[in-house]
Formats: sequence, C-alpha cells, structure tokens
Amino acid sequence: MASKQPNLFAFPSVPQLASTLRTYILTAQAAGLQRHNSFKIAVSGGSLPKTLAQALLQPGSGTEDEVQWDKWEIFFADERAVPLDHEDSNYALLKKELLDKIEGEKMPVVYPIDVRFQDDVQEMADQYEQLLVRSFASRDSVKLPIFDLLLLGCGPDGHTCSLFPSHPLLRETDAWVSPISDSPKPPPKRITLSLPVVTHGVKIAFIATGGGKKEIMKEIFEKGNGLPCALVNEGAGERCSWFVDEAAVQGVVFPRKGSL
Ligand SMILES: O=C1O[C@H](COP(=O)(O)O)[C@@H](O)[C@H](O)[C@H]1O
Repeated sequence: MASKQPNLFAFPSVPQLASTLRTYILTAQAAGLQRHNSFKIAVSGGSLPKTLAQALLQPGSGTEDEVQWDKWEIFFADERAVPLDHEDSNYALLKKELLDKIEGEKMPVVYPIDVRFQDDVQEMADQYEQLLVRSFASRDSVKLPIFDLLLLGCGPDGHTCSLFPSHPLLRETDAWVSPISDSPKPPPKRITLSLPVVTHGVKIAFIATGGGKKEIMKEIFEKGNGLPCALVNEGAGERCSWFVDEAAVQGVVFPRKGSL
C-alpha cells in the first residue's frame, strides 16, 4: 500500500483536460529522456486514444513543449487477441486516432502483439512478456519492468487494462503479462499487464471523461471495494494521477488538485 493519496485533476472541458495532460506527459517524457534517453510508455484502448490525440497533436510552443516522437517506445497496457486491423484491436484504435496523424518523419517505435498467437492467449502473453524482457533488460536481473508512464482508462465497472473486478488475475504476482480468456467485456480473449507492473510505473495516469463514469468514480475514490482502478490507486499512491472532466466526478467528494 502506497502511503500518499493519488492526485485528482478535474477540468470543465475535455480540451482543458487535454492541455494539462500534454504538460504532464511532456514532463514525464523529459524525465524518461534524462534517465535512459528514451520514453517508454504503455497505453490502453477504449476512450483514451482520442483524448491522447487531442493532447499530443496540438502544436508545441517551444523546445520544452515538443513531443519527441522518435524517442517514444509505445507498448500496450492491454490488447485484444484479434488481428491488428480488427475493429476491436487497441493497436488499430491508437493507429487511427493518433499514430496515423503524427506529422513529420520522426515516428515512435510501437510494439503491437504478435497476432500469430491469436488462438493461444497464454503464448501471446508469454511472447509479449519476452518483448518487455528484451526492452527492460533480463527478467532475472529486473524483478519488474518500470514504465516511464502508463496511460490508462477506467471502465464503467472499475476495470483498467484487462484487469476486471473480482477476477483471479488481480492476484497475479509473478507474470508481467497475463492472458485472459473470459473477459466480461467482449472480446473475451485478451492479454494484459499485471497489477504489479502497472503499480510499478514511474507515473500512472488515468483519463476518464463523461457522466457515465461518475458512479464508478464515486465507488473507486470513496470505497475502493477492491476495484482494479482502486487497487492501482492504493499501490501507486501519489505516483498515480487522474485526469477527468467535471461530469465524470460529479458528486465525488475526494479533494481535487489545483495544478500539476
Ligand atoms: O476494454 C477496455 O476497456 C478499458 C476502458 O475503456 P473506456 O472506453 O471505458 O475508456 C480500456 O482502458 C482498455 O484498454 C480496453 O481494452
């Protein structure tokens, strides 16, 4: 259990949220570049890529405010076991909303799943874990990979990545990447980063917008109830920040932070 509370930033509108999210991401980028001359992030699917595009595709206002795409290494916090051009693919969504719209020649390195293992999600998870091992150094010497930043969504049931409420995967302590074949949200077959990998990130940011999230936000911040998003809050504490619009936290009494 982390000692300090997560940060909750609430904005009147999504464009205002996106603008502060950009500053937050670029601060994390600068820290990553200083640490290892690259920026290693994990991203979710769902509603996140669209907001991310709003944050990152706006023109920068100077050197400190530039996205250094060629230094980015993008991994997936979770992915569905479908072809990369399938409408359920988180990669396809990120490509459509963000990657295809990046201008210029400097592009991020993106690590999609290996779809050859689409019918065997255990093998797919093992392969993705090996990819992380190669990128984050040997699994023997590194207990857990440390992402510079994880950008996550929050489902209306409190799930994040493909970690669902009350699912046994929430108790995974060994694997970095786990398969799931019974996702309550379709499609059923997926892979996901494990909870210890998520909470081990240097920074973890949730993005949640819209009134459809307000009931679950209340539960996450006021009761916890072992919900996956609440477990990330508890495990990461002040390293975890929430970027939400007012609609998503209407009626939530948890104190907001004024600035980054
Ligand atoms: O199934 C998934 O859902 C979550 C939440 O999606 P949202 O549309 O409610 O933001 C998403 O973060 C995850 O990557 C995805 O696979």
